[in-house]
Amino acid sequence: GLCQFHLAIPKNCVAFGCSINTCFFNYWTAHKTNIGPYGAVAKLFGCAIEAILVFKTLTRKREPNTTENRSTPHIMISSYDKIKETFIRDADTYTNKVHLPATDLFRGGKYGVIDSNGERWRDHRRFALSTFRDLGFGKNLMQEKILLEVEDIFSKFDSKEGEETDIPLVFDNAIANVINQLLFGYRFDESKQEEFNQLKKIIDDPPKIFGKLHIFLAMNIPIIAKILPESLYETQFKNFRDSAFGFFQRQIDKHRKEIDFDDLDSETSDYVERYLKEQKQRKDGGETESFSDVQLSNMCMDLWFAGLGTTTNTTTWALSYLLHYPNIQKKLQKELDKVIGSERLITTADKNDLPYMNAFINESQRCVNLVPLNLQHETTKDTVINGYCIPKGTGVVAQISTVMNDEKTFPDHKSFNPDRFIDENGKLKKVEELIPFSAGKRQCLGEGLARMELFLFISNFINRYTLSPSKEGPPSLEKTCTSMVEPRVFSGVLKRRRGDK
Ligand code: HEM
Repeated sequence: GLCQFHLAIPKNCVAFGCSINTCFFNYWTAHKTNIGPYGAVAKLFGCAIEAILVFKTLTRKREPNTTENRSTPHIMISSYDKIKETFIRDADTYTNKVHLPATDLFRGGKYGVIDSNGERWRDHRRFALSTFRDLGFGKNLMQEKILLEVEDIFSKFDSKEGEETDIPLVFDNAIANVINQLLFGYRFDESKQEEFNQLKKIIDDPPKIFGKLHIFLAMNIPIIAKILPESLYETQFKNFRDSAFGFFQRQIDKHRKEIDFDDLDSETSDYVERYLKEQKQRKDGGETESFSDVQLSNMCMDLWFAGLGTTTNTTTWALSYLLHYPNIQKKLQKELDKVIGSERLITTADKNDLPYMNAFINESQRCVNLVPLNLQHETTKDTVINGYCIPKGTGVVAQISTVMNDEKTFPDHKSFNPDRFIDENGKLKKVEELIPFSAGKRQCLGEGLARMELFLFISNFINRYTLSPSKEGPPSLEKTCTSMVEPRVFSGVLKRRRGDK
């Protein structure tokens, strides 16, 4: 039938016969995003378009093994078994991303890692991962950087103990510091708050741009993009690009001035430095294309945006759950008292001894359901799924949201219940179907960093404070989203649990 997106897609459904953009449209309107007074009309319109496309798709004749118009079916892969069979075991077939022409408007072409394919994607994904590794994954360096931010959070919250405090704002700043250190080698301390505020404004732009009905329609229906005046469509993307890329370019220029290019083996402290050294090495070897400046700006944008919003949203949602379920907070603190028993900083070495904390973070990630519609991939060659011939270039989505809400694996899936990840011996249960970072070759590039941040920020916070709601009560758990579930905005009251006051 017609979808109300992931909730209505049957679990075993792999061949889903309508355009993903109209599904997305319907999903989007259904979740009360900021389209204001257009809401009901837009939803009806979305249903009508969707019905026409489903009808067109079902009555269409198609030659197997041919690549056709992109607006024809996308395939939602909505069960874990099928995701394993396709995205994991036949990974190369599911690696490419669908190209949306609108992304060229702010990228300046097919650049970056999130939207690129082929050699460019492979080269830069590999390079980013190896840089992250060198900068601290697997070593303690990354942890040190995060713990520095944990201590900074403590000093900010300690000074506001007992008062109503904007909790997400403080986490936002801390998580931005982690990604900014990784990319550009510095944090937004007190002297750089103005710069952080400006950046926050830039970051908040895309949901506002994509949240406008006419822009959403233009991105998905080419004829609308053609008839809209430039100022209502293209200029909006270009303005965003100028402000975001302006910031990144300033960082790149500064690095270029400071790096000693005669000593390429000297120790590297951040991603941009390593990239510029690689660029120089390649240039010296006669290769100028793949490590270009425009690619670097796009990489900074991808890593900055993907690295900040995802982790802050998950953290602020986790704390919102804590405000709704004080008994869970008590249980977490009981475990912390038993295992840690003081205000010392919790490190990744403690992770295995805190099963309930891990279960809480797992359940938070499952319920946050950060990307209700996962990113759109397309097949790199003709293939067969469930006996259906699927031509090269067909849109495919690993619908992780449906998997993480499957009633069979997660009974009573709408309840927030960390205990579902605890086995009969009180140990953490590994549940394969928990895949918030997706699966296959495009699986989240920042997973290692995100996992470390979530554990260190959340466990240290709960060990130090008891969080209670402000006078307004706990934040709403109702979801709003454009491409990603939006963060919670709320104040809370903190009380130190032990130690000096
Ligand atoms: C709680 C935190 C996070 C969650 C839940 C998350 C989730 C995801 C998901 C679902 C995808 C799409 C995978 C697909 O195409 O199937 C993705 C891709 C990606 N993520 Fe994350 N992410 C998180 C944090 C981060 C961080 C901290 C970074 C960077 C520092 C990051 C960088 C990326 C990049 C670059 C991609 C695109 C990878 C590619 O196309 O090869 N993410 N993430």
